[in-house]
Formats: sequence, C-alpha cells, structure tokens
Amino acid sequence: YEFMRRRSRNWKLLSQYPGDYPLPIVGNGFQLGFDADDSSHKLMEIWKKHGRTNFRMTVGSEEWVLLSNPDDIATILNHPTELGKQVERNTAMAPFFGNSVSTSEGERWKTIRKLMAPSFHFKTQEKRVEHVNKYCDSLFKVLDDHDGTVVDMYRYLRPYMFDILCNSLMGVDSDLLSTPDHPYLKASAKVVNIITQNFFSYWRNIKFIFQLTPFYKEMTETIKTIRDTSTVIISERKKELKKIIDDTKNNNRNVDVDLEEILGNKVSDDMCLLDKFLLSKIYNGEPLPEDMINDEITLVSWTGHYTTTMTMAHTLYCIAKYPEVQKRILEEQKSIYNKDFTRKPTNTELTDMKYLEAAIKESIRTIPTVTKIGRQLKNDLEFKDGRKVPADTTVVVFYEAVYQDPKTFHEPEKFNPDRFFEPMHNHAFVPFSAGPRNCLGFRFAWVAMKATISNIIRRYELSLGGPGTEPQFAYRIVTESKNGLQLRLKKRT
Ligand code: HEM
Repeated sequence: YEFMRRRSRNWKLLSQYPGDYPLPIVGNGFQLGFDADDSSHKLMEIWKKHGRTNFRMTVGSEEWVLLSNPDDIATILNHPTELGKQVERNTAMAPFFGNSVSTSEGERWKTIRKLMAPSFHFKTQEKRVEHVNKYCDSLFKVLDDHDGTVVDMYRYLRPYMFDILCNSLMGVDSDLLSTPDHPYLKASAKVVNIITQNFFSYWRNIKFIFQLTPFYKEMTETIKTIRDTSTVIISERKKELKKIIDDTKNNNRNVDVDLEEILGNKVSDDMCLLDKFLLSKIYNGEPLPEDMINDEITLVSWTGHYTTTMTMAHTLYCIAKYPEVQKRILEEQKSIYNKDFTRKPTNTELTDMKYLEAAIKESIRTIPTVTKIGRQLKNDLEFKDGRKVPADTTVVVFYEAVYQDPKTFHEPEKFNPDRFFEPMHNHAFVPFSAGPRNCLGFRFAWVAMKATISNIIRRYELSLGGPGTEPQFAYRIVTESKNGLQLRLKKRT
C-alpha cells in the first residue's frame, strides 16, 4: 500500500511537467530508439513536441525531468546537497574511471576534490599558459608539414593536449604528438562511444549476456590500455621524485621542487597534481592506494584532453566555416600583437581576447561539447515556479535544448558570437556546469583553448576541408565527429 501511495504521489508531482504517458516496464524508453548516437536527436524532438520547455520522461524504471529553463538549471546546479550523479551514468562510466572524483559521492568525493582544487586555482593560470605555448611549437612543426593540405585536427590536437596535461599536471613528458598512432590515443578515442552505448543500451546491464559479446571484449581492452597508461605515468613520476631526492643528497639540487615537502610528505599548492596524490596522507592518514590514484589519473588524463580537444577543433571548424568571424578574430589578434605577430600570448593578453572568447562560446552553443549532465535527487526538490520534483528523480540539464531555445538565445540557428556581448541569464550558458560540483578544469581549459587558437590563427589561414569532409557530429556523452574534423591550413605570409 505504501509503495502505491508513494507512486501515486510521485506521479502527481511529475505529471505537472508535460510528457507522454509511460508504458508498463519500458516507460517512454522506446522513444529514444535503438541507436545510441541518435538518442540525443530523439530527445530534442520530444522537447520540441512538448513546447520547448522542461519535460518529463520515464526510462525503464527511472523518472527523468529534463530542464531547459535557466532558472531551474541554477536551482539544481547551485544546490548545496543535491550533488549525486545519475546512477545510470555512473554505471556506464565506472568500468573506466572507477570511483574517481567525477563518479564518486560523499566523503571520497569531498576529500579528493579538496586535494585537487588548488591545482586548478586561478593563480596557476600563468604557469599553464607557459606550458601551452611550449607545446604549441611542437604542434606547429607537425602542422607546417601539412601546409596547404587537408588535415584531421583531432589527430594532432588530441596528443598535443594530452602532452600539455601530462607535463603540466603529472610532471611527466609524454610526447604522444610524435606518435599519433599510439595505442593510448586509439583506445581513448573509443571511450566516448562505449560509454554512450553503455548508457543507452539497457541490455548491456544484463552482465552475463554482455560478457559474451565482442563489445565487452572491446571495452575490456580499451580500459586496460588507458589504465595501463596511467600506471606508466605514475611510475615515471615516482622515479622522478626518487631522482630528485637522490640528486639533492648528492648536492645536485633540482630547484623546481621543495625537497622538505617531499621528504616530509607535505602537500603544497605549488606541487603538480600527481605529486599531491603520491604524497598526501589525507585518506585515513595513509598514502592513497595505487588503484585510487589510477582512477583519478585515468579520469583527468582522459576527460581533460578529450573535451578540450573537441571544443578547440569544433571552434576551428566554425572559424573556417564563417570567414567574417575569422576576420574579426584576426583583427583582434592584430590589435594585441601589432608589433610582433608571432609572439606567444601571456595570461593577461588572453583575458583581452574578448571576441575570440565569444567565438569559442558560440561554437560550444551550436556544437555542445557536453550535451547533458544529471543529478539524482536524494530529497524532493522545489523549483522557482513552485513545482516540486520527487526524491529519486533524475534531473537532467539538457544543454542542447537550452542552447536552441529561442526564449534564451534569439535566432538560435544563427552563428553569432556577438550575442555573448548582450545581457543574458547567468545560467543560460554554463558549459562547465556550475556550483559545488562544477568542472574542476575550466580555467585550464580556457587557457589552453584561447592560447592554442590565438597561436594557430596567427600562423595559418583556416578553410573547410571541402566536399566529402563535412563533419558528422554524434551527440554522445561528449560530442564528436564520426569522420574526424578535416580542415585546410595555409601558412600566412
Ligand atoms: C572544454 C573543456 C571542458 C568541458 C566542456 C568540461 C565540462 C565539464 C562538465 C559539464 C562537468 C560536470 C559534469 C557533471 O556534472 O556530470 C565537468 C566535470 C569535471 N571536469 Fe571538466 N570540462 C572540460 C575540461 C576539463 C579539463 C581540462 C579538466 C582537467 C584537467 C576537467 C576536469 C573535470 C573534473 C575532474 C570534473 C569532475 C568534477 C566533480 O565531479 O567534482 N575538465 N567538466
């Protein structure tokens, strides 16, 4: 009786939102179709059908409320305690990233997030710009070889971004840019697709069947490759730390690192992220177990390089597609670098690149890097308009819908960076999420994207790859083009 009572109460609350009547067992699941790559498109159709506003869906036994209203997005993302991720999404991601900061809850999440946060503080930006600029020279060497020809930007931007992260956060030189066919790059390119399939293909949760399929084998091999790469990075850094200690003992001191901190296992803000994981004893007074460090390094290496690469590549594509935007970015660059057009940017100059920033934002709006994020409610939640959503519901921030809503973005079909100079709702555009569980790496990502694009655009004229190369975007957990991102780069004289 209690179960029935709760169900009917929940249904009463949920049915305040538009949505189709759910069938027994499957709910509205069939409306998502059977092709995971197409489910985002299907959800957009449902959003339009119900009046381009927040709507509800029942997927299997789960209740979803999908939000496109910025007021309600502000309510969920800034909530101090509703920080739990959608259980289904975590199930899809956990085989790759275990119980990492992005997938964990409660004390583990809080402790690790606190340990990591100083590595992403705004004070670190100056140092990050230097790292990006250094690796840009290696990128130029590779891209110069393709002068005038069509090149897949993913192929070189991914290893480039991975090398920057590895050097800047892990203190290890990886140089994947010189081996773009490296097994890590091949494996990590499969992650988005596999997680998206796990998420939308419910039969995969029937483990004994899934384990018999080739998909399972592919997933296991992919996980092994990316986690083994983290093991190598961790052991390289351990060796380096040992060398620093030995060198110091032999009076050959490496000035970069404070030995007392290392020997005393003290963690300082200046240390690279991996040193913090290796040296801290925050976890029950003991060093962090190796598999826990592996979870975090695998997550940060993957998410940090993949999302940033996709956003940069898609922005370069938009710049190539809209020559007037390219012209205005270039004019802004000329106004900053009129004396020396090849000089690398400083952090202050990056903040002056307002039009470039608007162009990156408009690229994210039209090709959202992250298409949805979810929170699974622990308690009932009341939104600004007085409607309540019951505990256990999954509340989804449906970015694609927000970005295509004419109430929020006037003439959403137009590519218009200038819209970001107009006043807008402060939660209309939160691609890095917001509130206590926002993206830790957003400052790092901004620095990397702005510095890289500023350097690239001053060196090369960008145009589209031509017939047959138009990107085929798939809106997976991260948006990516199935046939790469082909652009023609021509060195400026
Ligand atoms: C353009 C690039 C990026 C975009 C669009 C992006 C977007 C996001 C979003 C939307 C979330 C929230 C996910 C959710 O609530 O389900 C998130 C979380 C996170 N991001 Fe990013 N991100 C980017 C780059 C980075 C970089 C460069 C790093 C690290 C080097 C990073 C590390 C993280 C971490 C660790 C979390 C989990 C935070 C937590 O749960 O407490 N991201 N990111």
